[in-house]
Amino acid sequence: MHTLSHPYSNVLSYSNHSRPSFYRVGATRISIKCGHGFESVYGFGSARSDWLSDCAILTSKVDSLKDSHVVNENGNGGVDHVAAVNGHTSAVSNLNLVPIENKKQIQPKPLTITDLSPAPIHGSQLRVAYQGVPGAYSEAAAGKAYPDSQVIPCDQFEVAFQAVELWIADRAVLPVENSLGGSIHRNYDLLLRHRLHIVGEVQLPVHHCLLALPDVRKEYLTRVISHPQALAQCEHTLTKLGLNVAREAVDDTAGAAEFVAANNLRDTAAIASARAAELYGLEVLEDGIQDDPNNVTRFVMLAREPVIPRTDRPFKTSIVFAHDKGTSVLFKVLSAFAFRNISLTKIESRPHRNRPIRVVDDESEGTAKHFEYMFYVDFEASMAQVKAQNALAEVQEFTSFLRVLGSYPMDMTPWNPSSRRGD
Ligand SMILES: O=C(O)C(=O)C[C@]1(C(=O)O)C=C[C@@H](O)C=C1
Repeated sequence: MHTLSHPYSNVLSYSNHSRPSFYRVGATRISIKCGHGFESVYGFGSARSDWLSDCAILTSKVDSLKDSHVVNENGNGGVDHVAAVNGHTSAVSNLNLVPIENKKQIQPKPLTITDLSPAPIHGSQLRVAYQGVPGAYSEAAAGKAYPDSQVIPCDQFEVAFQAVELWIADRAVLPVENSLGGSIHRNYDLLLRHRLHIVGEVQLPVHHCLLALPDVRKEYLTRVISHPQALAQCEHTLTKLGLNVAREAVDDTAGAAEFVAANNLRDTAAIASARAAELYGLEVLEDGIQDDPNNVTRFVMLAREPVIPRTDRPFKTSIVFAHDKGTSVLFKVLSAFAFRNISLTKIESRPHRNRPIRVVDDESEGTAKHFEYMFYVDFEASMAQVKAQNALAEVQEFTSFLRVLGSYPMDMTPWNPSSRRGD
């Protein structure tokens, strides 16, 4: 059992590392494993020195690279545009990434794992990583979260995490759950594996369209492609439209639109935003095909540093915990919140990847094999509130591992679900 005087002191005292303005790696590759495996994830179950030294490892890697290769593309140590890095030459500065009249132009390529070694070049604008290609809902969410930012498309969620860890981006905006499709499990797993902090949330109404090449009719279609979440969100509507055709999953909605256009596929439609239709020269065959008009995806904003929790506006706190006595402990943990009238807004469980099975031997009855879980809980309180601190101190009594993923302002923007987002 670890006793901390302030349940959030680990996070609040996260050091301010000197920020490298430029570094160039040349042929050197930064390992994509930054020493942040699950074992070293800090939390209430880890010593403060452990997580501080882990942070130092990441910083020293970046700093040593900076010291030995400090130069920007111009060789003058000045400020360049991040979109010029890695061959991503398009200036992607806000939601209007690519003007509509430029739809035939080549779109910026998403970052890939192998792009993560060359030099990030730091400009004055906030650089925000998202998964997908221009026209993806995640791009719209990044623009809503950080309106004047420069958005950076990444080909995988993992790459967006690493872009922030490696200072290529300042923030990542990633989906965690959808009101129809449910949780995006991959991002829950990545939140645990990486050390970024949740610094905000943004809820985006998601309005899907069925897109096809000009003059293609529904009768010609043999296939609909999209992100698995988008396919799930439109499942019943597709059936109602008589589209009992093959449904195939791809990495993101806008990528599906791009694929249809690039390959001139007249038998395939994509589910994506109206903005994706404009960007890739497709037509909207059906508008608003999500099964529920109030379809909303919740995204989290991630940063290297936490925000200081406050009490002057609504805050949410996200935690993840595990225990070694089976799921029977769960109700005790949840009662720590119930007794203090703290509302939970989300609970999710994921396999405990380090210890997935707990074997219980009973001489008379045999051997039970229980699955072990990591529990993710969001609750409506700020870590600056004593009731939240006390709740976590109590949770700590019942858990073998506890980590605060972030305490951050709730998205309180007015409810306007019918608006077309991602357009
Ligand atoms: O493919 C996209 O456009 C995304 O931004 C991804 C994503 C998701 O992962 O859930 C985001 C929002 C929508 O719910 C559908 C797909």
